[in-house]
Amino acid sequence: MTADRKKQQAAQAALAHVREDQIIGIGTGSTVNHFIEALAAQKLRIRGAVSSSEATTARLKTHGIEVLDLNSTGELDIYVDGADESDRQLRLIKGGGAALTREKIIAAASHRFVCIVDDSKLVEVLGRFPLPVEVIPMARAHVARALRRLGGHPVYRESTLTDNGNQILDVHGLSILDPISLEQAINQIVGVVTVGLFASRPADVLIVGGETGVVSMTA
Ligand SMILES: O=C(CO)[C@H](O)[C@H](O)COP(=O)(O)O
Repeated sequence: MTADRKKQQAAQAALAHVREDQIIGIGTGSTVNHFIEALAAQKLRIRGAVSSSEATTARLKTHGIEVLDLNSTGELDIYVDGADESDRQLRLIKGGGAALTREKIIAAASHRFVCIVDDSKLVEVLGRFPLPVEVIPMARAHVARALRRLGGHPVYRESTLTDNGNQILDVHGLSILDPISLEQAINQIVGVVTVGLFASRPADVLIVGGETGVVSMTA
């Protein structure tokens, strides 16, 4: 079975967590795109969606799903998003699609975070996937030096500008044994906008698409 088919199965299973009349936070990426297709096909009468990126906003609008401003919705019932890696405590690396800042904001503002992945994303220790860090452009070299002192090898993701007008450093070579401490340490570096470690706010449910169907995990 292809990874894309596994993502599609996980996305379809996430629909079981959605109720009519909810406002749904929606992430970014190929797995979430399957979720948007499934949501539109189901014709559930949701109250609208809060989007984590311009790409997701465009896709939601093509399906006639109303996109709402997080400043006017209050806390969200549910946030559905993919991830680049998850460990078994549902701590995540996100930001492969450069949408990590808005994704982290929506996750923080949501009661329940349902994460949808294919089985290649499940790891014992986070860090095989290079950790994305969104930075203010003028601080990029300063932040890179600080990340090297933390033991990583930051690589500038050239030709990528985030929806917020910032740049991304992808930090290679980390074996993240204490994700909460590393998240806090990177948050302390001046010039960092967001680190793509979701450890202090992990997912609540992880739906993993695999060869034999989907498995749901909770922390
Ligand atoms: O964090 C993300 C975007 O910033 C995505 O959730 C992550 O990159 C997974 O993408 P995909 O569903 O395409 O595998």
